[in-house]
Amino acid sequence: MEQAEIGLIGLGVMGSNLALNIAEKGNRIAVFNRSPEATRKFFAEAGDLQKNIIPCETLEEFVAAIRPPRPIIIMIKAGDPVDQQMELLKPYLADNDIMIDAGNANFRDTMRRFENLKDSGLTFIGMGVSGGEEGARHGPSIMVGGTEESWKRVEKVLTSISAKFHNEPCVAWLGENGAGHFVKTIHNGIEYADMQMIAEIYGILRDGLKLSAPEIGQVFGKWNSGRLNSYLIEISEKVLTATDPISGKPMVDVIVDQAGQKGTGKWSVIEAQNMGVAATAIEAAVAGRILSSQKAEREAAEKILGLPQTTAMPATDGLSFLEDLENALLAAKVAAYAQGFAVMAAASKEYGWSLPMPTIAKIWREGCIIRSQFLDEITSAFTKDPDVANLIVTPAFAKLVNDTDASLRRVVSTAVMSGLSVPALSSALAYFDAYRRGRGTANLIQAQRDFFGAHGFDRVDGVDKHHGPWGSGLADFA
Ligand SMILES: NC(=O)C1=CN([C@@H]2O[C@H](COP(=O)(O)OP(=O)(O)OC[C@H]3O[C@@H](n4cnc5c(N)ncnc54)[C@H](OP(=O)(O)O)[C@@H]3O)[C@@H](O)[C@H]2O)C=CC1
Ligand SMILES: O=C(CO)[C@H](O)[C@H](O)COP(=O)(O)O
Repeated sequence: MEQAEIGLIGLGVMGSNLALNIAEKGNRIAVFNRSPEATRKFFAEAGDLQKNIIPCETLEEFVAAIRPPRPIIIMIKAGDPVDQQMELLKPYLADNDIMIDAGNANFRDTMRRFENLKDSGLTFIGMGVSGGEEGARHGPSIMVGGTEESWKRVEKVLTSISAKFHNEPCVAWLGENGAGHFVKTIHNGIEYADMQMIAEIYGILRDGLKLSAPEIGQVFGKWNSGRLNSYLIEISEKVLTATDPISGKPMVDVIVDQAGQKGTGKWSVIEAQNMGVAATAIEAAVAGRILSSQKAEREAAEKILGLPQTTAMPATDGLSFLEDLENALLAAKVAAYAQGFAVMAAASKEYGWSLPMPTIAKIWREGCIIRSQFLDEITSAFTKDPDVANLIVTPAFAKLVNDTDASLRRVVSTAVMSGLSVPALSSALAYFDAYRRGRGTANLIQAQRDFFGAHGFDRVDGVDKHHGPWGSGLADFA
């Protein structure tokens, strides 16, 4: 039997769809899953694509079915399972075979796996894949990390299966070792912020303006034809206009308000903080999910404290307030993306990756969960100035911020006065307000630090005196 060009382990949601995508693009693929029933079911349902698929029930059979040097995609639960699977696979592999971890790995695990395989003769690629079930099946965005040589060996097949934006493939080699998984992690951090901001706007429409779910869906549907055009707004409309077949109510109204999370948002925040980058919108989104999960505590607190004592939602001309909400969401998105890209710029220096910002924006324009028209604008901004300190000071985004931040300010203050929690929107506003102010208030913090800990400070006039006259001789002003 003709050998496969590539193998894939893990026929769950992502792996099975990725395998069908690979087979559909004319690549012969061998597949394996820990539980063989999944392999049998997958093959039985593969239809015409069966001709390009070799289903295998043992690792030995699986490896033998692939033409060396073998590229093998591992698309399974992230974390320890990947280490276990790699250990089980290794004895069957030969020099130059490539193990490609395509799950949502923590880039630190990816770096460790690279280190462990160094000098083993085997090659490793850490690859972020975004697009969910549908993207995996018809074209995901793919973020590759590893040696350039190993990328060259998988470039053709990955290009064939990736999403295309105006014929440009949404796949790229982003740098050595953990680069691909780092970029995927930040993609997800931005995804968290985007989703939290949309949910906050939904909250204002639902609890402030008292619109029904289908009415809110229509608002999002309208916005999807404007500058907010994006996959997340598109699916929000679909979700909000769906009806629960059991109760006949809007589907979203019967879903418990507790959001899950698997780690990538948290890792984004941890890495941002480790490198001293303010990623406040992403932090707010992760904290928002944590608070959402504390449902029993929130319900108990509502009984004790009651809902906030507030002024009613200010009477606004409905149309202009809706325009404010649309602009506010756009403005807040700028902060989230600016922060995400700033984290990647810092990581690029820290880990010596030379992450290509215009390319990252480019490959996020199609296929991935945060795909949007907005990312095309970000691509243009970074193409003109790839080394800019912050997206928000590029001419296009400075204009966008100046055109929309008054709306964001009105929306945040209205929400605050109405007792509606908008942590991501308000953090975005606070970020702009802090970032654009040349003289802030940290002079007082420096004075306090010097007072209690003799930590010293710099003076605005450059005079070489680094302690204050705080008295008691604790800090030396001499
Ligand atoms: N779902 C999504 O939208 C996206 C998911 N990802 C990432 O892709 C990866 C796969 O996710 P997804 O397809 O959703 O997950 P699923 O839960 O659908 O599938 C999990 C797969 O992992 C396998 N698996 C679990 N534990 C082990 C183990 N110890 N050894 C070997 N195989 C194991 C399962 O095999 P078995 O059938 O035997 O249980 C199954 O094939 C994850 O890293 C996820 O974070 C990335 C992008 C999007
Ligand atoms: O990577 C993804 C999308 O890009 C996955 O769907 C991931 O599971 C999303 O993260 P979380 O489960 O933490 O919401």
